[in-house]
Amino acid sequence: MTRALLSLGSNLGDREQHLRRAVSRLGPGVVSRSGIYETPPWGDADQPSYLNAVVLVADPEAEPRDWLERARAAEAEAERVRDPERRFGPRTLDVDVIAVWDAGGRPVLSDDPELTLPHPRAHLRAFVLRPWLDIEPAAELPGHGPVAALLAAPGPADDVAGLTPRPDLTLELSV
Ligand SMILES: Nc1ncnc2c1ncn2[C@@H]1O[C@H](COP(=O)(O)OP(=O)(O)OP(=O)(O)O)[C@@H](O)[C@H]1O
Ligand SMILES: Nc1nc2c(c(=O)[nH]1)N=C(CO)CN2
Repeated sequence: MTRALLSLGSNLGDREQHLRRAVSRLGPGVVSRSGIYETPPWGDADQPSYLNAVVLVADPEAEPRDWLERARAAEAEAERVRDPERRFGPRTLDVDVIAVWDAGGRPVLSDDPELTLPHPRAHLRAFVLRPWLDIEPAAELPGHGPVAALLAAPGPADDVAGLTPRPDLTLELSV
């Protein structure tokens, strides 16, 4: 049994549809979904703005590695193309595993480059932390403390004002 927080991002094609299809693909394991935000590109400014959201997922059968495989499968379905020249470049769909907890609610920690937990850049990204706070106001990012405090600290705090809620969009309906 594991629970995980996954972040979803898209800045190419029908962005809302990419996010919704990813949620649909994750299926009944999705226990909670955030609202959708329009967010300025992070890490590589020369690209369109993103839609971002997060989902909490749980599965009695899933090992931590299964969440990475499910994330990759969703990206493949969106025909994501990797550009080795642009580490943080544009994409139809990005699904990152932000954190995983075991059956006892303990965070899973990993320094494996294939699956680093928690995600090594999550604490710097308002586009992950802000939607997470929506669905879990008392959330803590393992090793970094309360998400609300992280959002108030320099780094994410510099970006959070650039996030625009998109209440006209939703992850709620599957396709
Ligand atoms: N927590 C994690 N979630 C997703 N991928 C991870 C994680 N930890 C390590 N990786 C590895 O990172 C590699 C690059 O992933 P990806 O191409 O999605 O990165 P990116 O989205 O461009 O950058 P970022 O990870 O900063 O969002 C993948 O091969 C994956 O195995
Ligand atoms: N706003 C925003 N910027 C990004 C995003 C993302 O999901 N949202 N994903 C990236 C991939 O590493 C790089 N930059």
